[in-house]
Amino acid sequence: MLLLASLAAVKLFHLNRFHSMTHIFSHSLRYLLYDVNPPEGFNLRRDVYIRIASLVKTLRKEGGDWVLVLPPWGRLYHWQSPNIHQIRIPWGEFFSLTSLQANVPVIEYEEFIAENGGPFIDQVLVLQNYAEGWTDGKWEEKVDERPCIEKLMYSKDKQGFYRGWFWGHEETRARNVTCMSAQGHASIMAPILQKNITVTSVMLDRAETLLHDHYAGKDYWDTRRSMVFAKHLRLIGDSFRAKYLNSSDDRDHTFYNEDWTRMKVKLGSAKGGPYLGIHLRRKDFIWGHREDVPSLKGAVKKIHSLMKKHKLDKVFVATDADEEELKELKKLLPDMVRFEPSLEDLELFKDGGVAIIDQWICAHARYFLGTSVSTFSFRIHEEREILGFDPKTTYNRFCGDTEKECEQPTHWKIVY
Ligand SMILES: C[C@@H]1O[C@H](OP(=O)(O)OP(=O)(O)OC[C@H]2O[C@@H](n3cnc4c(=O)[nH]c(N)nc43)[C@H](O)[C@@H]2O)[C@@H](O)[C@H](O)[C@@H]1O
Repeated sequence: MLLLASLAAVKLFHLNRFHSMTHIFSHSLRYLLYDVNPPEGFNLRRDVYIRIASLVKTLRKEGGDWVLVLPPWGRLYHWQSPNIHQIRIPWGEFFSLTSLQANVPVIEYEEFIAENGGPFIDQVLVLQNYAEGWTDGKWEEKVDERPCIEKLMYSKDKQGFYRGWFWGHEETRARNVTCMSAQGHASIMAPILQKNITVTSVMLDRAETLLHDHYAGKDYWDTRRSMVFAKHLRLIGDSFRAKYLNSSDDRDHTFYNEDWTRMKVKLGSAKGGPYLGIHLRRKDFIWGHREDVPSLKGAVKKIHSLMKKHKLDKVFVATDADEEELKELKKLLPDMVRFEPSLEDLELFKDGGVAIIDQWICAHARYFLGTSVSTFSFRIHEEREILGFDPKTTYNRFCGDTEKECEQPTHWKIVY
């Protein structure tokens, strides 16, 4: 396992170097960085990446030589495994950089520092809504420089530069920080970035404020398809499927091509492994006592009925349940299969990698059932759509025990 991970790291390093060399001589090169509201989780952040990649595409179409700097992963509220180092994680640990680069030019943050000649970001734009809300109740696209509404998460140092979180890179400083009220699609930022701002590196903070340019359109799917999981994580997931779930690509008709630009599978052609895939989101989803999330008993009842209906005798469960709930779940569902990383695995893959392995295994199940409005489940839907599953086997969710109208997730059909 270690060997695999280090091989991937070496490959990545070379790719990165090659990529930098192609840019080092370009004079007009500009860097777009971004960050997201701290409490947001991994899979919502993956969604924000799609919005920003779309903005970079727009900027490049208009002639700007922009590169997207990948915000290092870390300090996520949900990544609570103790005693492991979980900040400043490069994207290459979770995703295939070559795949991302086949969609839009991206570089890791460390590489930005090297190319940029130091850990300085010229301009941070903190995005916020409009203090006055929608004028006359009408929604219109707009963006303006405005006084900051919330207290700034940046403070000036003695030299007059701004300190901030900057993904745990303590040495990083911003030369300037201002707030902008923005309401609209990601590309509304394009004119500001091309015309109003002339500096080389710009960071959009609170980037989740921007909406998708075209949710679930071709561009969305291109970027989504380019977010190929890192190979070592896929391999771990595959060998787990083979060992515990009797599942292999050949038998399950789950064709996969490393090169996402060549991956086009007919919906309905994937059969999936002989198991039920479950994503059971707990923690903050139950603390709010939401009515669309089931009790453990309710969830297990549904699992049993689905196993019977689909004639499956194995169930794989991905969950963020805490110790106490896990104990109860194990009692109620003693035969469930879970990916339980050893301490060594956890150190290697981190909570983010384990989440990806869970998602990869769920994505290969004959039938999948997720949790209402969880972006973790949504990303599994998309993965299954890419793999070519019949939508009926994918867009399903648990209902709350007393939920009256249990609307099922929308099928966002893949566009090539
Ligand atoms: C209430 C909202 O919930 C949103 O969560 P939601 O969409 O489910 O999905 P995520 O944005 O991924 O956040 C949930 C995080 O919890 C962990 N997690 C949840 N389920 C599993 C699982 O089955 N296996 C593993 N290994 N890890 C899991 C994982 O770290 C994941 O990134 C957040 O993004 C928002 O910021 C906000 O907190």
